[in-house]
Amino acid sequence: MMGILEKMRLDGKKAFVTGGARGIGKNIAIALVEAGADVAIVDVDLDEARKTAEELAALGAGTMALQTDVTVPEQVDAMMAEIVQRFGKLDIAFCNAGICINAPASEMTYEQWKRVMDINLTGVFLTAQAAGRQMIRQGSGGSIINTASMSAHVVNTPQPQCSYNASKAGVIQLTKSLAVEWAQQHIRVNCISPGYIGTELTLNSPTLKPLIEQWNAMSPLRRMGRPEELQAIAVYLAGDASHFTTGSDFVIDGAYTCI
Ligand SMILES: NC(=O)c1ccc[n+]([C@@H]2O[C@H](COP(=O)([O-])OP(=O)(O)OC[C@H]3O[C@@H](n4cnc5c(N)ncnc54)[C@H](O)[C@@H]3O)[C@@H](O)[C@H]2O)c1
Ligand SMILES: O=C(O)C(=O)C[C@H](O)[C@H](O)CO
Repeated sequence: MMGILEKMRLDGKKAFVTGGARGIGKNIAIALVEAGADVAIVDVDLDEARKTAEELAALGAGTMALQTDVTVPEQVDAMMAEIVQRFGKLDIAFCNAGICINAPASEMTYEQWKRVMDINLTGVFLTAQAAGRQMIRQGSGGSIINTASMSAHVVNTPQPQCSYNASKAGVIQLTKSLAVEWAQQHIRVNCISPGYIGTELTLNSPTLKPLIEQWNAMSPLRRMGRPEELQAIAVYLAGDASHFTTGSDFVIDGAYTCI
């Protein structure tokens, strides 16, 4: 009988990770590879995506770097076609690319609002849709994991980010909707809601960096998370050990949203 760790292995499975060039996406791509999967790195930043793909190849994975803007349907279709041509199939989709624009609601431009919605919500829809269509064609099920945020649950302060918070709340309800629509095709759809995680998005932003001390004081663990602290949940959700898990949102925030 297979033990639990064996059941969590991803040998032979094929995956893509959007926003996979760096940060959370890169760390989850590494985890999927360590568990046995081949992983396509999908990102607008081709140079970084190539570097990450090279790191995955050094770990022994089948991989590729694809330049795709997740907001452009034609590019998402081309991405899916390239993955199927080179990997032969798709089992796991991690729809993760996202941005945050900090602007007060009263001053936010239409373009700022739309950009965040386009990448964070429409981009997740388009990439999850492409994955779901491919998994339906294959008839063998699959696992789709979307990146939401603790910002889907609470309003972060002091930085103003209404479009980000709204987009991430949308990701959770989109996830549940797809989970219900695709349940009979054995396509599981879940999302993760990380708390503050140390990546380019937070650590290298001149406006956000000065806020880190304040964020830490508001967090029971008194620190931000590290991207590798999201790896285990992603491997669990990607593989067959999580058969009965679909339509769920996993808040991984060091208890930030508990208080
Ligand atoms: N860092 C945090 O504190 C935190 C917390 C909760 C949720 N998140 C979410 O996690 C995800 C990853 O965040 P991160 O911290 O790793 O950010 P990051 O900025 O380090 O990485 C994001 C990646 O997405 C890519 N990207 C941006 N726009 C894209 C587009 N249109 N098409 C394809 N790729 C695109 C970027 O090039 C980059 O490689 C985002 O959805 C973010 O909202 C982050
Ligand atoms: O909570 C999130 O989802 C984050 O990404 C944290 C953001 O970086 C932060 O709130 C941006 O202002």
